[in-house]
Amino acid sequence: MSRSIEDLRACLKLYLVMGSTNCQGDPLIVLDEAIQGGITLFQFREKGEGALVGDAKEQLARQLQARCQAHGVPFIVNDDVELAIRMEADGVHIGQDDEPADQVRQRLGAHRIVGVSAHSMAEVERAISDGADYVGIGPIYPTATKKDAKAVQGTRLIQELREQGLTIPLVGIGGITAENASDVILAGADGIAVVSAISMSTQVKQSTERLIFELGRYRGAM
Ligand SMILES: Cc1ncsc1CCOP(=O)(O)O
Ligand SMILES: C=C1C=NC(C)=NC1=N
Repeated sequence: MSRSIEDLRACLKLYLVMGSTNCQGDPLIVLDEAIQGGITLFQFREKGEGALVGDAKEQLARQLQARCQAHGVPFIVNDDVELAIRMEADGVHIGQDDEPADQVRQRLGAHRIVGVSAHSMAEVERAISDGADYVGIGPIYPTATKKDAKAVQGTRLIQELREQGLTIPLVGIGGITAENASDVILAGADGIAVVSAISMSTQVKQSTERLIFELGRYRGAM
């Protein structure tokens, strides 16, 4: 089904990005608890040292997708467009060195979600002109999760693009926790994307609920 822009904006509120290497325990249990805690969108991001590949990767993806489908949480695949097509995922998230969003959308289908990583105004504008549904901007704060993350940029770019009147749905990502989540929203993000604040928590449901609480504090303020 095709989503309105406002539906998509609501989906971006608390975006869990995770793979097997980001979890202390069983990724399926982490996802179950995060869904109970109120995540609004999930991205399967199986990358980095020790990441699963091939059938094992697809097996885990399908198990995670089943849990998302059981609770009405859209399921996004990071980078692997072929896998997203095979699984009929709700969308993909691609980086700057992947194919442009418009080409990916042609392969995936018009009504799927195509998200793009952006680190500069130029990359945001390119994503908009390529028809991306949302952009992921970061790293906002220092992060140990992505080894090759670009320079930490704070909320400057988010503020800048909103001041320029760009309304594309967007999430901040990188080092986001309950302590700084509201700053990202106040800067103009529609939501936050997190890995370790949820995936590495010893109390996944409670950590997720706390993030939802922090996100709710200022949303009406704008
Ligand atoms: C995938 C990605 N892209 C920019 S930072 C990052 C990792 C964010 O992980 P965490 O939320 O644990 O800082
Ligand atoms: C790098 C990324 C940036 N943003 C999002 C939402 N996901 C990613 N994997």
